Order: sequence, then C-alpha cells, then structure tokens
Amino acid sequence: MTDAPTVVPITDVVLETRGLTKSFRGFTAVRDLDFTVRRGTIHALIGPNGAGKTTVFNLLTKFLAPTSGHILHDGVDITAASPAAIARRGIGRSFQISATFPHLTALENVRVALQRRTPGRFHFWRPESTLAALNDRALALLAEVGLEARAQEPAGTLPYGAKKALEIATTLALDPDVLLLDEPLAGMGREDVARTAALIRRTAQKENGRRTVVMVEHNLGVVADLSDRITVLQRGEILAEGSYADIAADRAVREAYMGTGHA
Ligand SMILES: Nc1ncnc2c1ncn2[C@@H]1O[C@H](COP(=O)(O)OP(=O)(O)OP(=O)(O)O)[C@@H](O)[C@H]1O
Repeated sequence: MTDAPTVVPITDVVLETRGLTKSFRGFTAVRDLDFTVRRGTIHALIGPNGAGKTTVFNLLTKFLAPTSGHILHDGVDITAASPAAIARRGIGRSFQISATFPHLTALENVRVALQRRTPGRFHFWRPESTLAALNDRALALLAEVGLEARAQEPAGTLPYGAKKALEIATTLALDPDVLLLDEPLAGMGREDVARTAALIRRTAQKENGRRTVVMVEHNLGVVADLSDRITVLQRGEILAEGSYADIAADRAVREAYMGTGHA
C-alpha cells in the first residue's frame, strides 16, 4: 500500500459512477451513467418525472444493485458493498418517506440515530454520564435544525416541516461525509422551504466545507439558490450538466421540462 497523499488533489472527486446501468425486466431506468460529484459541493440531480433520479440514489446507497457499471467513493470501488458498509464509509441518506419513529420523541429519535453510529458504545447499563453526553449531542443536533423546543414531542405529532428537519437531524447524527437528500423540500410550505434550504446550506458548510450534499429536488428555485453543480437526467441519461446558469440556458433542458410541465 502507498502512503496517503498529503495534499488535496485539485480534482477532489468524492463520488463517481462509471457506466452505471440499471434495467428492470428489460426497461432501462439508468443507462451507462458517468456521474461525478466533487467534495464539498452541493450537487443537485434534477430531471422530469421518471428520469431515473431516485433509481440513481438507490444505486448510490446500495438499495438497488446495478445491472452493470461501477460506483466509486473516494476512489474506492464500492459497487459490491452492502448498504451498511456504505453508511460506515460516511455516505448518509435521508429518505423521501419519513424514516423516523413516530411514537418516540424528537430527542429519542436523534438518540437512536446516534447510538446506531456507535454500536456498543452506549448501552443501558452504561453510566449516567455517558447517557447525558448522548443527550447533549442529540439536543445540539436538534438545535442545529431548529427543533430544540420540540425535543420532547413525539415525532408523529410534529408538523410536516419539523418532521423533515428531524429526518435531516437523524441523518446528520450519522455524521456523513456525503449526505444524499431525496426531495428534502417535497410537500413543504414556503416558510419550511426557506428554513430547510438554509439548513442544507449550513450542513454543507460544516466540516470546513468538506461535507458533500447530493440532492434530488424538484424545486428549481432552491436548486438554483443552493447548488454548485447540477446534473439534468432524462430517460436515465445525462442531458446536461453545469451551473444553474448553464442549465437554464440549455435548449434541450428547456424542451425536456416544458414537455413534462415541470419548471
Ligand atoms: N422497481 C422498478 N421496477 C420497474 N420499473 C421501475 C422500478 N423503479 C423505477 N422504475 C422505472 O424507472 C424509471 C425511473 O424511475 P425513477 O423513480 O428513478 O425516476 P425519478 O426521476 O426519480 O422520477 P420522479 O421525479 O417521478 O420521482 C421510471 O420509468 C420508473 O417507472
């Protein structure tokens, strides 16, 4: 084995797919995809309905096995890795459908996520001080997403926007290096959209700006605001890539969106 490089490479690719393809009984949802995400960026994956965005997410987090092609994290081939191994590598995902436990309080939900990250470290027989440290960390995460005052409320009774914020807090509890957000703003009112967008930006800026966010999102206003780079998918292939200005000026992108009534 060679020594780890001491300088950060100029092209610091954190996540990459090579020739990634997924077919469902003859239907190809993702076709020969070469997708590259740079460390420390907010990278949006957009495209009309059925473009293959969620399938790409499921492939990246190993909820689906590719038909062919490769996925690399930090230059390491993770195509054959399990979802648990992916999570341990620091790739965290927040789900479109709530992954919180409705009967547990917001605080308990974050605590469960924290315990999941460090299995064996926090057991019920551990001293009070260990549990107190866990509580403090959970409260700090809740404060980060603006939910401190709702710590003792059951997750199930929280308003929609607060539930989504809690989901992000539970994902952040895993301290991911790469955070995958599947439609984080879906179904939110304007106020919650603004708050969550600000939270996503803050999240990306943590860890000295080296945390990466990859998000699938239909709200193009927020995509324009937050994203360093945007990949537009259509029928499982990359239609265009670049900054929001590049994408907005792209004729093929405009046609793709107008054709489906999005944007
Ligand atoms: N398990 C599956 N079996 C068969 N076809 C599937 C499966 N999952 C996805 N597809 C198909 O693959 C295509 C891409 O779907 P996907 O959900 O990835 O698109 P999307 O871009 O996320 O769409 P949306 O914006 O509507 O969420 C669609 O035509 C879909 O019907």
